[in-house]
Amino acid sequence: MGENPWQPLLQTFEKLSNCVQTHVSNFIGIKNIPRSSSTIQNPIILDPYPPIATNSSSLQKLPIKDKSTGPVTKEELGKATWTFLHTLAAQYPEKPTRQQKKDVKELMAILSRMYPCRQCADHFKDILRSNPPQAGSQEEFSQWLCHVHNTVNRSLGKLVFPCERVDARWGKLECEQKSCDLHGTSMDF
Ligand SMILES: Cc1cc2nc3c(=O)[nH]c(=O)nc-3n(C[C@H](O)[C@H](O)[C@H](O)COP(=O)(O)OP(=O)(O)OC[C@H]3O[C@@H](n4cnc5c(N)ncnc54)[C@H](O)[C@@H]3O)c2cc1C
Repeated sequence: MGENPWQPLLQTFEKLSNCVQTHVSNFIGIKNIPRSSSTIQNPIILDPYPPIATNSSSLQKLPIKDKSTGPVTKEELGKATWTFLHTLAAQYPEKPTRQQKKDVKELMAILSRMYPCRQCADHFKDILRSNPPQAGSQEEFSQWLCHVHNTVNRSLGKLVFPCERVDARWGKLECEQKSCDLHGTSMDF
């Protein structure tokens, strides 16, 4: 019988897959992955999760939890939320629509009810009562936000931020061709 016409193609494919395996195993630090001469064995399964412990002794052997995963602290949550809010304010339109102004007020009201730190949410509700959201323009909203953030800062004994520097601190997102900008309108509908 003649030679299998697919043989050269299969050999090329095997060489290619061996090459990929070598590079991947070097990359993730696994050495000497066994290979077969004719078939691919031991496919690499990347499992980022450690096995679940089934008894107390194996629990003790679990690696120390990576701080970048798992529940966040009140401070981390606060920082992330302020980052979101100040970035939103920096991108807020110069001439927001009526809907956008309404959305800002609703967002703040929802934060004061649903912010996942009860004490902070209640505190923020009090702050909003004496400082209703001002969102008639980009500058008005970012200055108002800076002011309420400073109110929280003061109550926590933190330094007050100079609000004339809020644009320099936060600014707009770096997106090509203004593709991240929120669009307002010159008409107030
Ligand atoms: C709505 C809300 C209510 C909160 N209430 C409470 C509370 O009652 N009790 C509590 O313990 N924590 C509260 N927090 C969390 C708290 O405000 C801080 O986020 C947290 O303590 C971490 O502080 P930080 O020093 O890392 O900086 P953050 O206050 O988180 O600020 C982050 C960064 O923003 C910049 N910044 C600071 N002030 C201003 C400002 N006025 N304007 C613009 N930029 C500024 C600074 O560069 C700073 O590094 C609240 C957070 C939010 C979002």
